[in-house]
Amino acid sequence: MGLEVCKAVRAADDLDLVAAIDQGDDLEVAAGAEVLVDFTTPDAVMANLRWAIDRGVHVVVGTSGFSEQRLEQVRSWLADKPGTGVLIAPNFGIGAVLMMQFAARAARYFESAEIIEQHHPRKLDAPSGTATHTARLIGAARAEAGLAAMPDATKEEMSGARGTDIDGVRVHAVRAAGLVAHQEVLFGTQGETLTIRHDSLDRVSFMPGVLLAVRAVPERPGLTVGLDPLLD
Ligand SMILES: NC(=O)C1=CN([C@@H]2O[C@H](COP(=O)(O)OP(=O)(O)OC[C@H]3O[C@@H](n4cnc5c(N)ncnc54)[C@H](OP(=O)(O)O)[C@@H]3O)[C@@H](O)[C@H]2O)C=CC1
Ligand SMILES: O=C(O)C1=N[C@H](C(=O)O)C[C@H](O)C1
Repeated sequence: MGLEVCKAVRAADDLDLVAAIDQGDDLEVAAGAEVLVDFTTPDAVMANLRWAIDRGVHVVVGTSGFSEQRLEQVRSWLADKPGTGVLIAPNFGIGAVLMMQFAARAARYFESAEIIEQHHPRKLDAPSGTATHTARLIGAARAEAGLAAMPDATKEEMSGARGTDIDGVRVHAVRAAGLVAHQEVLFGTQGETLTIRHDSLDRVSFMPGVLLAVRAVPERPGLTVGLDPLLD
């Protein structure tokens, strides 16, 4: 993703690439930058955010693994830097953002909802940040609508067979060579199902969203979660 972002920034007439930083490089080479883009690992991202916020450098983050606790930590760092903006998005694909919005909208009308995410086998985390975020959106919409727990008579299961439970929604993670990033949200109720599917077939799919965020973040002090407010 880092290489793809560098390519996209170089190709944009209104943006300059100040530095490309790999593991072990000194972050100070980015000190003159207006915006830092982080696609690293859940272990590395918080230190990078701290470094940038301390210097008033705006940040766009695609790295996955953001719990509510981590978001709160970022908010507290930003409280001391009121002019600085951070945008963290579980997925920069415009189609993926719409898939999550459509899933959140559909959730209240169906008894059952399950998520199947599919990714390339080099991915370090499971389930994906996108699937986790989608499950939380569906869980919140179901709670707001007062829906009961989903029907499921399973009594005996082999470990992992029913995926993992995130806010009451089962999430299944597939890893296979040839895949890029894909997700299906399967809804079911009496006599009908609805499947909402998104496919990133190439990593260029994330670049319009990343560039949109890079251009917008200096004008958005504080923490923005997700690309949604930039698409309204
Ligand atoms: N929000 C979105 O739309 C998307 C999010 N992602 C997420 O982005 C992250 C990166 O994905 P991807 O590019 O596929 O992963 P990769 O493993 O291919 O790349 C991560 C890179 O970060 C480097 N790195 C690790 N620690 C640091 C550090 N402290 N400073 C600088 N660089 C560091 C790694 O170096 P080394 O190889 O030496 O370990 C590696 O080159 C993942 O969390 C993924 O889930 C991915 C795609 C889209
Ligand atoms: O690692 C990836 O590839 C991706 N990671 C993000 C996630 O965890 O949701 C976004 C997209 O699915 C690609």
